[in-house]
Amino acid sequence: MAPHTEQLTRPAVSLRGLTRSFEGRTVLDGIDLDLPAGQFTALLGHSGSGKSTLLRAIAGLDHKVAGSGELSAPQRVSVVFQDSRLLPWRRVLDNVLLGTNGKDAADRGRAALAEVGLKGRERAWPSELSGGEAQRAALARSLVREPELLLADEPFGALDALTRIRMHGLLRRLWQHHRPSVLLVTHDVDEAIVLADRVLVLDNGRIGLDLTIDRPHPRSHRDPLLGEYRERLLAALGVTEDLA
Ligand SMILES: Nc1ncnc2c1ncn2[C@@H]1O[C@H](COP(=O)(O)OP(=O)(O)OP(=O)(O)O)[C@@H](O)[C@H]1O
Repeated sequence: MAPHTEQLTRPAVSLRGLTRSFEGRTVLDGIDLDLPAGQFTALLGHSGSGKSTLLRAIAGLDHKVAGSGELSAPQRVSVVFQDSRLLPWRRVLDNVLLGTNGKDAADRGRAALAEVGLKGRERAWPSELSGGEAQRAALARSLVREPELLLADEPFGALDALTRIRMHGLLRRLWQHHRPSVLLVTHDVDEAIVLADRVLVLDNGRIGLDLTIDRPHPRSHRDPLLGEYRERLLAALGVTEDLA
C-alpha cells in the first residue's frame, strides 16, 4: 500500500485485547475495535455494561487499563460529558478558551460560540445558561481545539426531548464541518441511529453487535427505513417486549 493511502486509512482509534476489571469483576473483556478517522460511531449498552469505562480508557483517563492490551488514540482528543463542566467563576468565552493559546484563540472561541448558536452570550456566566445552552458551550469548548477525536458520554442525557432533538442536528452539523472521529455513548437508540454511521452494542464486556447505518445524512427521526435498524438494536439489547 502506498504510504499516502495508508495514512488515509489508518484508524483513529485502535484497541486490541483491552481489558478492565474492578475488584475482580471483569467489565471490559478483551475488546478489539478500530474506529476509522472521521467516522461517527455510537456505543449502546445497558446501564453498567462498561460504556463509560471504555470511553475513559480511550480518553486516556484510566491509567489502570494501560498494559491490559494495545490502545492507540490521537493526540488531540476532546471529551464532552452529560453535565457541561463549565467553571462557574469564568464567563462563557473564558470557559471555551480554557487551555487554548495563540494570538487568534479569542477569535476562534468567538467563532466556535457562534457556530453552536451562542453568539452574544460570550460574557454570560454559566449560571445564566439553560441546560441546552450549557451543552452548546461545552461543544464549543471541545471543538475550539479542533480535536481529531471527540468522545461524548451521554452529552444530551440530561436534556428534555425537544432540546435533545435540536442538539442532534447541531452535533451532526459540527461533525460534518470539523470531521473529527466521534464516539458517542448513549442510552438512546434513536439518537444513535439518526447520528451514527456505525452503532456498537457493548454486552458482557465485548462488542456484541457492530451495525453499519447505511442512510445518508441528515437523517430524520421519522425515516421509516431507520425502523429496521432500531429493531435490530433493540433485539441486541434484549428489549423484545411491548409495554402493553
Ligand atoms: N472506579 C470504579 N470502581 C469500581 N467499579 C467501577 C468503577 N467505574 C466503573 N465501575 C463499575 O464498572 C461497571 C461499568 O461501569 P460504567 O460506568 O462503565 O457503565 P456504563 O455502561 O457507562 O453505565 P451507565 O449507562 O449507567 O452510565 C459498573 O458495574 C460500575 O459499577
